[in-house]
Amino acid sequence: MAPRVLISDALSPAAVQIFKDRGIEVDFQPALGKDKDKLAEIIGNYDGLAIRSATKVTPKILANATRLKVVGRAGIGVDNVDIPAATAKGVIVMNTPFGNSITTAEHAIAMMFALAREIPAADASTQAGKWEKNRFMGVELTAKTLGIIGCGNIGSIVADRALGLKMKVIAFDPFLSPERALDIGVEKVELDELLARADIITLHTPLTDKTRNVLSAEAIAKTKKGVRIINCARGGLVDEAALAAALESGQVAGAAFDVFVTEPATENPLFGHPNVICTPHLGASTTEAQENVALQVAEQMSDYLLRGAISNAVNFPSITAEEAPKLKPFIELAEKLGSFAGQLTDTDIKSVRITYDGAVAGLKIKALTSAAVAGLLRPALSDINVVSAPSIAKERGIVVEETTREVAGDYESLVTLTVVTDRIERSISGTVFADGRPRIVDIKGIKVDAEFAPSMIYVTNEDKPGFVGRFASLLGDAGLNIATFALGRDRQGGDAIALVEVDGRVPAELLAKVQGLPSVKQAKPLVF
Ligand SMILES: NC(=O)C1=CN([C@@H]2O[C@H](COP(=O)(O)OP(=O)(O)OC[C@H]3O[C@@H](n4cnc5c(N)ncnc54)[C@H](O)[C@@H]3O)[C@@H](O)[C@H]2O)C=CC1
Ligand SMILES: O=C(O)C(=O)COP(=O)(O)O
Repeated sequence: MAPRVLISDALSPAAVQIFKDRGIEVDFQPALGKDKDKLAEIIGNYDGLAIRSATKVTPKILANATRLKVVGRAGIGVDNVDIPAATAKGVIVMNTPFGNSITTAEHAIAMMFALAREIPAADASTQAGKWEKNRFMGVELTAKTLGIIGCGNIGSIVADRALGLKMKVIAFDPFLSPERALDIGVEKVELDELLARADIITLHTPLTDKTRNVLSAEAIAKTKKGVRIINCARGGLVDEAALAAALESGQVAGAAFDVFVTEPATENPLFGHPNVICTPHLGASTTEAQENVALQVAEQMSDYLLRGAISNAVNFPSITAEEAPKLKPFIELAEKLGSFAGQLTDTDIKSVRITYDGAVAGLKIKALTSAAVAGLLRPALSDINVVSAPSIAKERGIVVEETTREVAGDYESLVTLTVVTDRIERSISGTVFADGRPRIVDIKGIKVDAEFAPSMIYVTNEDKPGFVGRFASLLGDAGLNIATFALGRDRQGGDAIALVEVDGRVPAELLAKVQGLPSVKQAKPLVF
């Protein structure tokens, strides 16, 4: 069945065409994002959801999203998506981190000119027939200091344009390296210094707990008198009420805002102040940017839904379309090795170590590790999946370690999973043969060769004559057919294991009888 995608925001129709061309069914409902009840009602019918900023992907929406595999944000900010809730549900969240950055930087520069020359007010006055030539006295931007808070993709494009305008550019960004600052021609400063020196401040950070109200009343009080403030990033970075008061007092000479604490902003503390310029979240709204982000998000979502390729996901490592088919059998192997270990482990897991030997070490092992952890924890937490596994393991204090060794041993690729609890340390290894099927090749240091089957019995016993015959008779008496039988031992008369595929569920009474056989130490049913 073709995957189905819902577009619930005003994306460029270019996205619709891409989905159709790729064979994906698409519903284009550009106003739906504003109707959360309707969205909650129908989201269960879709594998993918493509959005901009109007759609809020809340836990309630996700709870109804029974088929959803991916949310694609045609744009940058994903603060309208509850990422932990999506991750817990195994929903990949991807954005288009560059498609609208030039356009948004240009909007910030446009806002800067508009503020410096009061263009909107001058326009309104002139068109009202007033010709107030003496009312509007602007400021020149050349040689002024622009303070950029958040110098990432957009911030550095703004810096580049401002340097072209012969401005001095200073930036506050804890993650901006001195080398990068030098490279883009900005002076890296601390926030207080930026506040004290900047003639114009422009914000370009995401909205996080750290950046919320980065321009608080206290910060605004530290600015140069007559500063102008531009926010084309996110509402909430500036304390709107404090800014309104500072505009009133003259501490701030003007403000240009594209984004607001509450959107759509139909009322706001900034509205109505002289030299306040507002646009309705238009930063990304150019034909070019909208085309870019729509095409990109549709391609990314299609690649994921059709080929398992992941790019620009904020909650999962990237996997290219070329890597996806190579990874697939190893994801299955890792998940099944994890599941094997998880079904044998009754006590709290302290840590899990996964070693990748040979060719597999060159693949995206992060994805494999997530799959192994998902398999391992699934017997205890049925809802866990490859996307949510790392964060769930972390929450539970399980240490996950990965080791890679590119040199191949007996197998071209070998994955070994070791689980450590208070009582035991248990390792199991597997590989993928040329037929693409995962195999178990080693359990606790004992060599075996078995495939994973829907229903299996795992037995550990002392290597003594008679076990196989007695075991087979018990199963025969119970009417349970043996499909395959794999045996292994560490040495003659030592520890032995049997991994047996059976045609049907293993009844508890039968298991108890197997457990009661002489020389049997442990018998466990396994399902894959
Ligand atoms: N108005 C609009 O329509 C648009 C708004 N945006 C918004 O612009 C913002 C920036 O986007 P990009 O430049 O692409 O993101 P980015 O991730 O490339 O850059 C963000 C920068 O902020 C810095 N940062 C993080 N925490 C900080 C802190 N506590 N203090 C100072 N700096 C901090 C990061 O180190 C990074 O360099 C985002 O919030 C995005 O949602 C993006 C596109 C359109
Ligand atoms: O890309 C972003 O972060 C934006 O804020 C753009 O928002 P929009 O897609 O125009 O609703």
